[in-house]
Amino acid sequence: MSDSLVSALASPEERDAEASVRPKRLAEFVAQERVREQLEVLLHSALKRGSPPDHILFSGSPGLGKTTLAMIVAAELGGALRMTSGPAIERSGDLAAVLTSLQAGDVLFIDEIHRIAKPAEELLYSAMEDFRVDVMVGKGPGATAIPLDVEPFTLVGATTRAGLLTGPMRDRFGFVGHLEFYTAPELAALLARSARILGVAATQEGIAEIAGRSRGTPRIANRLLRRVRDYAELRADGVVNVSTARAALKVYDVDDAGLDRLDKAVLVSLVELFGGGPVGLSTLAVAVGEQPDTVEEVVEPFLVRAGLLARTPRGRVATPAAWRHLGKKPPNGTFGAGTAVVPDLFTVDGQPDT
Ligand SMILES: Nc1ncnc2c1ncn2[C@@H]1O[C@H](COP(=O)(O)OP(=O)(O)OP(=O)(O)O)[C@@H](O)[C@H]1O
Ligand SMILES: [Mg+2]
Repeated sequence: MSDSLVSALASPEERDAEASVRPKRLAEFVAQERVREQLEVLLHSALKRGSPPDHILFSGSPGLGKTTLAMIVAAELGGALRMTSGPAIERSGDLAAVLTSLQAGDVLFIDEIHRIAKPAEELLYSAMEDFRVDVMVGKGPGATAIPLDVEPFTLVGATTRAGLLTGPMRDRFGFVGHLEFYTAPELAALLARSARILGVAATQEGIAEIAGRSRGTPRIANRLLRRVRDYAELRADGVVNVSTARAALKVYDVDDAGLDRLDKAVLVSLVELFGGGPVGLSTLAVAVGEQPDTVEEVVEPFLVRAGLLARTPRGRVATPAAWRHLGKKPPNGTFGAGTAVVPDLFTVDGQPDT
């Protein structure tokens, strides 16, 4: 599912490649001015006071820089970084062990913090608020709680689903940084930096070509840069320019709006088979030979964000921009008001869907 070249998720093999271009300090972190400025004040005032800053939460879609910022927080504070993730903390005892082993000024990074188990979450509350945890010793009626001190530390949490965080959890973060998708010029600046670090010769136009197809996401931009570099090295003189970028991305099936083969298939079905919709999700999924979940969770979010597809109560609808993207003239009349050419009579689960 995440093997697409324009997936926002990182593949395991990608970790090393990402590490080499990851900014280490706040000043190197591209764009996100507001979050960067706020963080700068938060971290540097804490440094000046000589006490740890408030706990920090980063939220935003995959690949926008949450892990990068967590590492930057530790680097700016000069503290050691301990990394774990919500799903990795199965028992509260595991978390107690981590918390009580922290040294003053350490930064504890919990990725996917919305997936932390309930008992561990409650333990985390007291650690965050009072720098204290109650560790249970023994079982049954004889069990006793032993309070243990936790050194002053800073928790950095990251989540792609801020809405799934419990209220008490969210309230314990003194700073919440929400990362937005990047504009094409911002991605171009980011790519110019990556190219410099990777020692890749690139023209401004070549970089802009890649930036425009990267779906507002640094991870995708860096990945496309690596693929264009490969192509340029093998088939041309190694320079990333407009022609190598276009040729490479054609080979990799990434179109000029950053759509891959499946994204494109969904739009083409919607427009050519169903007259632009509205059509139900399951019907659309059958038409492209995919699971409805994949279409809904992997394909549609970007199409919706790009203004190419709308989800209406009566089904999926191609926007006028989608017609134009496919080189077709949008039909007259208000979009979404038409009747589906194929009504939602056949659905995967036999249920009419929306
Ligand atoms: N503002 C930025 N400037 C430069 N590079 C960036 C920036 N944001 C992200 N990157 C690069 O993009 C890649 C992905 O970033 P990162 O791993 O921090 O994303 P993430 O938000 O943690 O994603 P996930 O939700 O999948 O964990 C990294 O290689 C990082 O170097
Ligand atoms: Mg991450």
